[in-house]
Amino acid sequence: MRVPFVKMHGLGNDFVVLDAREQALPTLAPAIVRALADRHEGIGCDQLILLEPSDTASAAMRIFNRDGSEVESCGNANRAVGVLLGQPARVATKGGMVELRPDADGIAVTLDPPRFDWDAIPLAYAMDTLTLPLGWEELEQPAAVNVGNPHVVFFVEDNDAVPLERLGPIIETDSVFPHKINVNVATVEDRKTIRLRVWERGAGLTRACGTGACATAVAAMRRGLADRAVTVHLPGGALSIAWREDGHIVMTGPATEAYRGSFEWDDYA
Ligand SMILES: N[C@@H](CCC[C@H](N)C(=O)O)C(=O)O
Repeated sequence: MRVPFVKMHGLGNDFVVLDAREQALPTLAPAIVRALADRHEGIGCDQLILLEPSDTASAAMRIFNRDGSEVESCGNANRAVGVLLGQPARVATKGGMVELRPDADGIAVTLDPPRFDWDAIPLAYAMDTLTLPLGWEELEQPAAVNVGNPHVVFFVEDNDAVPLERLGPIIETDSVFPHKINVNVATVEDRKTIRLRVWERGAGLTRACGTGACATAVAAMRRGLADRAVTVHLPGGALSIAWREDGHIVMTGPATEAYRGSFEWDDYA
């Protein structure tokens, strides 16, 4: 069976998007996801995105990290799907319902309110999620936020100086995070500007992480370090993040279709 795909980017965080809204696909086993995510011959990605029909939304969106794990949420892929759908839409994810709206700066994505209870992150045992009493070498006392998926956010003097490729996987897989964790290191430049690098659970260092930007902005606001609307600068570009008074987060930024292709399912099954 020949399967078409669309290659998309959200600030350099890249996706292979499969569309099963009209025609179902066989099960995406972890080994197939890993093979499709492996970068070779015009295919490969940080996350594989599967669109399916939904009774309650324009589409259901399933998200698979490049290691094969299925996860709840992906901010940059939300915007990529917004570009593909091309009109205001509601998309159902395992992390909640997201609203997508094209606007002058790309796609505006409205996410459900973030969660801060320790068992909603989830953490292995009760602690204050605004300041976890934990540390890994120079990275200490992160905030924890669930924005559909789980994040810790470390605020540091200079996030470029943090050896994230070494500490990221150690923190991601620490047993205090029973579902593993996305690891954000952020530097607050001023009340409206944050610099961010992210070690993504199941994907490693990426050029940008939309949910990481949302989690970081909300953590900075909760700590009184930032206003309710900020620009988050990632290696791949900038996102605008607003935390509305009604609790919803709005992330706005670009996404791009790179190219379309197809692959033979049996070559990966
Ligand atoms: N790149 C994403 C996040 C993808 C999922 C994440 N790695 C997880 O495991 O939760 C984004 O833009 O938010």
